[in-house]
Amino acid sequence: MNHIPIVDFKDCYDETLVGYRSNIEATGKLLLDALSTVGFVYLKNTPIKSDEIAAVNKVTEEIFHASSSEKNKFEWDAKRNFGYVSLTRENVDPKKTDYKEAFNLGAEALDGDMSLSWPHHLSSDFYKVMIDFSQTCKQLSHQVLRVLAIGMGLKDEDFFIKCHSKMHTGQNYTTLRSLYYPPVPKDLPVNQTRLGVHSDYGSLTLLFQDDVGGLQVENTQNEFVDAVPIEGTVVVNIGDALESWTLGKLKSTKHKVIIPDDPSVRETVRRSLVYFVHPDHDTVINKPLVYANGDNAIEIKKTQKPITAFEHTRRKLDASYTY
Ligand SMILES: O=C(O)CCC(=O)C(=O)O
Ligand SMILES: [Fe+2]
Repeated sequence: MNHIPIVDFKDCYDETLVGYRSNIEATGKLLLDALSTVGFVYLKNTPIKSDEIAAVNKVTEEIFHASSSEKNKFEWDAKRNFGYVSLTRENVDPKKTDYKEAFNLGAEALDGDMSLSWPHHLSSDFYKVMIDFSQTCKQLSHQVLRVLAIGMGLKDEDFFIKCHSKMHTGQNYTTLRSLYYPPVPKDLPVNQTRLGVHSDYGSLTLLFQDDVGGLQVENTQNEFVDAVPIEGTVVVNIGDALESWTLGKLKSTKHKVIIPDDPSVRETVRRSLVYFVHPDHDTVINKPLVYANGDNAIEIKKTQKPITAFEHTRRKLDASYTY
């Protein structure tokens, strides 16, 4: 049985609905239950439509299907976190090499910066489709953060949203990335995998996987269990920043994408889309949160150096890319 709960997000948007308040309180508790145990949840009935995801997959496919020399003209720029990440360039687990390609859109790209080198001639709709989709993801992530804050009983229900108010600007690391896992060659070296074991770095992640499978999530017995694709759902998981911020109450769970044994699946391309939500750069993420019931309202210890979201993520990114 799948150990990742499914939570229904319907009626979590329209404040004029009868019962809206009690509904988001109940949904918040379910989210908290899932994210403080498994660290992952499937959200169903979100406003994200399958045709939006199909549109993103189409424009990104136009890029991934281009020749290597064309793609490398848009080679990933570390400073801007923008561009094409070639096979094995980024390795999230230092013991393994990731057999995947990606296209990252960091802050400046999500801010619509036209001066970046956009691959217009490979995909004329890429710019618009990606930016529109990131806006949809931003809205969903804000609503998840709000409902979660309500479930957690934070004194200020909008606290998380306030700490994510600079998404898609240079003051925040939020990133949209499209992943392309090519067919796996028969002679792939054993130290290569689709995506190595890792936890995400930010506050939370929205993940849209296709129906190929391969994502595995660690359970409480330290076993990796399939997170099977469920049509129409968005996978949401907690990242390291939010785990640290909540003093470990929310779990940043390890996960990976395996290379399947089944030869027909190995020959199939796997696609996923990942929206990594990060707190604003200046957010101190080792400072306890303030709860409505007064729990945990202790100040950061005088000896403990405040860590900002910026410092935390910079360290993680520096460790995972070959510059
Ligand atoms: O491709 C996937 O399903 C997982 C992607 C992921 O975990 C990541 O990019 O951090
Ligand atoms: Fe991840």
